[in-house]
Amino acid sequence: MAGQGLLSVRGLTRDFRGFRAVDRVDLDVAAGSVHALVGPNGAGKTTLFNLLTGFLRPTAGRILLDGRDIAGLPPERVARLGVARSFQITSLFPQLSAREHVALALQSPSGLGWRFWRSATLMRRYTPRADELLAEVGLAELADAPADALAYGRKRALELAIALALDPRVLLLDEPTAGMGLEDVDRTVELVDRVRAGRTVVLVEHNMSVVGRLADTVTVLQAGKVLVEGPYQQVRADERVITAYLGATDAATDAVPHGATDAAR
Ligand SMILES: Nc1ncnc2c1ncn2[C@@H]1O[C@H](COP(=O)(O)OP(=O)(O)OP(=O)(O)O)[C@@H](O)[C@H]1O
Repeated sequence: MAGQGLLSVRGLTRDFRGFRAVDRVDLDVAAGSVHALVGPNGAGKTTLFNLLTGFLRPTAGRILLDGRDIAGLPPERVARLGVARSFQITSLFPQLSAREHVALALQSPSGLGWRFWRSATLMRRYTPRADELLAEVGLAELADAPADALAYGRKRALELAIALALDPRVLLLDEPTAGMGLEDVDRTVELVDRVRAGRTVVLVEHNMSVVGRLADTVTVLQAGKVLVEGPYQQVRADERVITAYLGATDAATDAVPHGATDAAR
């Protein structure tokens, strides 16, 4: 049945020259939840994300945001309707300060296009909210720092503040801990845990301990299809999930759910 989640996907399919990367996916993202998409390499997670955000057009299927079909709309429209994406997509400008980045995002209707006017008026108007958002992601002290001067984890926090500037109804996080050391991973988990309050989050994440700490619901994709969906503890103990990960051709160790290797021994 359609319309069960704030974001509901029905029969979503995407072919690339005859190859089916996403295969009749159904998904319900409940309002206020953190919903993780996981799966072995090539499972279709990125393609699904690109479909949800309008970066790719579906071959078939529907994407309902609060009952309204947004499938096939361009990314700017999708963002304006309230589906915003952070990480691995935002380009930061080396010389602009953290505050200027967020102020620019606040004045941009979609958050995707940057208009290059850094007027005093613009800054005056948006600085209070920009500073609130920077404080929310732990960057209050670094508001004046140019993006270039921020360490990797801080850059990602800034990207998150930029996405939050859109006041999204659904926030999509694309591998928020990718490429991070343990300390930054911990900090990022705390950060996402903090900003999730009152928000709805869809997360693609390879690190299953991060998924376990953040997600209310986990959907496991395999070969473009939904393999299993449920709470983390249930999903990670599921035989089908363990087999899918261990059978993956590229069995990167960090892609194997915690518990899967133990259970398989
Ligand atoms: N533009 C494209 N043209 C052709 N095939 C594509 C294209 N984009 C993705 N694919 C294929 O679709 C399948 C799913 O890819 P996708 O990147 O969505 O998987 P993923 O789960 O995000 O993988 P990873 O965890 O490695 O990022 C893969 O087999 C991939 O080769």
